[in-house]
Amino acid sequence: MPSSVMPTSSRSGGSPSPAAVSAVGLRKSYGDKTVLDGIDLVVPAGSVFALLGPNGAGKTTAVKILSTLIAADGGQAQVAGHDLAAEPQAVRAAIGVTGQFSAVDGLITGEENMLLMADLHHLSRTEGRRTAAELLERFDLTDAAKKPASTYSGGMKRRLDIAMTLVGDPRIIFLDEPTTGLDPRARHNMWGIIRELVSGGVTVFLTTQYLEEADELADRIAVLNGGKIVAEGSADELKRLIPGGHVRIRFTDPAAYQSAAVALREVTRDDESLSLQIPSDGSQRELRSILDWLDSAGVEADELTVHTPDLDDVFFALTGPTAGPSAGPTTVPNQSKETVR
Ligand SMILES: Nc1ncnc2c1ncn2[C@@H]1O[C@H](COP(=O)(O)OP(=O)(O)OP(=O)(O)O)[C@@H](O)[C@H]1O
Repeated sequence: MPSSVMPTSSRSGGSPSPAAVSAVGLRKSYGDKTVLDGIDLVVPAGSVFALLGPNGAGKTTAVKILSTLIAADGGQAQVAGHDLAAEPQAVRAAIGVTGQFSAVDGLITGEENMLLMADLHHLSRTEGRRTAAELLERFDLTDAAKKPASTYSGGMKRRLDIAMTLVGDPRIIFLDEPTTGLDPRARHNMWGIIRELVSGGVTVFLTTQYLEEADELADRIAVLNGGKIVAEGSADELKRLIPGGHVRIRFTDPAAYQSAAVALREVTRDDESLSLQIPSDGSQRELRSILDWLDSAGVEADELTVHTPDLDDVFFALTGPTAGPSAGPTTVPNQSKETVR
């Protein structure tokens, strides 16, 4: 069984939003190679959904199916309330897709690329010029607008690509690996752009190999491996699926350390650093009970550190060579982040 966590409401809060994308049992094979082996997805409107997986996991295939570029062999999906198979035109009208391979034509200028898109969307000449100018401004490309796109940096090309996708004012955007190949600054810029899109009400379905990116942006993350969704949830929920979380309590007073070591159960002692380690999922309930124990023993700690596995741990555990739905998280590397509270 895949590890899964029940959906919670999207970042915008409030009651659960209607699904922008929902899929049940999507299947796709190339020859005898099964790429998608029956995947289910639900993406609430106005949220960011990340499909995370190693190279060749089938992320692009899923995006291509959901954006009507290729047909699934089986299963059903609805995008923007329209059935993928029955109303592909209506789906296309509601979505924008920025693929791994840029739609930007390097031989013409950024502005000409935008105007070409406006033509494709049948905007009038005036409307096309207005939209192009607005989007070029929004994506910080006004100064470069009259230069051939081949002279743009990777980050500028990617911004132009997304600006072109927005010409049709899509409510749902598919971004296939939006920051692959970008330097850290351009990547952070792109994250800012994605957040802005979402705050404007757009639903973002992105694929990524970067755990940090999924952690930064996504309300919900699905991990794709071996043709199946092997885990799904928020970044925090996924991290809790992996064992290894603990709370570390450090003391400077040896007497307080001794009292706490006696008062608390299941502790691992480190006499040298005067710290105690207690297995914990880092939840508020567990932290409170640890603090209550310390209080009732009348000892005060100097530092409390919550150690939760990071998404790297989740990724390795779920997508490693020995991983899989049945392998369980036994191969978790011990390289997690710590949060001092
Ligand atoms: N048209 C095709 N014909 C045959 N095999 C294909 C075709 N398209 C994709 N595949 C195979 O399907 C598998 C999944 O490919 P896909 O591009 O969806 O993966 P991905 O998760 O997006 O990978 P990456 O992160 O490398 O882009 C790969 O093994 C790929 O070789």
